[in-house]
Amino acid sequence: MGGLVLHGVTAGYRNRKVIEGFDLPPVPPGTLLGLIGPNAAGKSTLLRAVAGLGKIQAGSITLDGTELPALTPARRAALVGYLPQTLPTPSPLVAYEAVLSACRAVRGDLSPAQAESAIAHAFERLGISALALRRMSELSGGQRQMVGLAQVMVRDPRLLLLDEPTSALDLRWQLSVVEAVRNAVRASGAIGIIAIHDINLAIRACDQVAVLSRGRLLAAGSPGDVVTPGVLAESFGVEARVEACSQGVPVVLVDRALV
Ligand SMILES: Nc1ncnc2c1ncn2[C@@H]1O[C@H](COP(=O)(O)OP(=O)(O)OP(=O)(O)O)[C@@H](O)[C@H]1O
Repeated sequence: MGGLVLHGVTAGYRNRKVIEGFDLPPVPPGTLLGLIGPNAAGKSTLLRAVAGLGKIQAGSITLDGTELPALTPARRAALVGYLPQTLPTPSPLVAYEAVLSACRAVRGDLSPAQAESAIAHAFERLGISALALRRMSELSGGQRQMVGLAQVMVRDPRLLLLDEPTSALDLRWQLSVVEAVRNAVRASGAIGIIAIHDINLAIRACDQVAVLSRGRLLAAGSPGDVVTPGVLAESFGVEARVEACSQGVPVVLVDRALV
């Protein structure tokens, strides 16, 4: 079957199960999926499990019919790009070199000219070409976060797993970065999953949304269908309304925390 399918996935740490029997309806190629849910729901644990960081305890994860956990680390790294929650280190490398080394690690097949063009494309796509020759140690946290994303995108993976890729970004960059990822997955037929706390950004930029609560899938589907007052109350414990902005896009307004 094409796309990404998770069936009965159980994952966690040592003897602790965080995600249990997790099923995700098939995510088709070209889709950006927003993974939302409260703190400690298991979003990072799920992304790490799909990325192959730590063994899954049960279940299957297939990408275009290929069982991801069965792949060698090298093959998986070629297919799957993972951006952790932590920002890239403020090393003395310039941003271009940092992205080049990420590209070389996985795309050894590229000629120097092809690698150069892939790197330029990643910087342009994210709108950060002006950072290319700046040292990582001299960039702001948000700028480093964008370079980290360029390190994943330059690899052109079939599956991008991005753990809160906008946590250090201001309003404008949050939107432009998520839209850049969405445009990239649409153009290439890849699949993107972003764990994200900003529900309104997820509604606006993602094709699908999955709500994780206590390690289980509460709802999944189009943002308009999934993000409802009932789901927000059950997952986040808030009383919230879903209204429309001037552009007709649904917007969540939180009235109060439920006790
Ligand atoms: N290395 C670890 N060892 C043991 N337990 C962990 C580890 N990392 C996370 N956990 C636990 O797993 C559960 C899920 O954490 P996870 O980081 O996946 O949640 P999350 O949904 O990404 O949360 P947040 O929105 O706060 O980033 C939490 O109860 C957390 O304490």
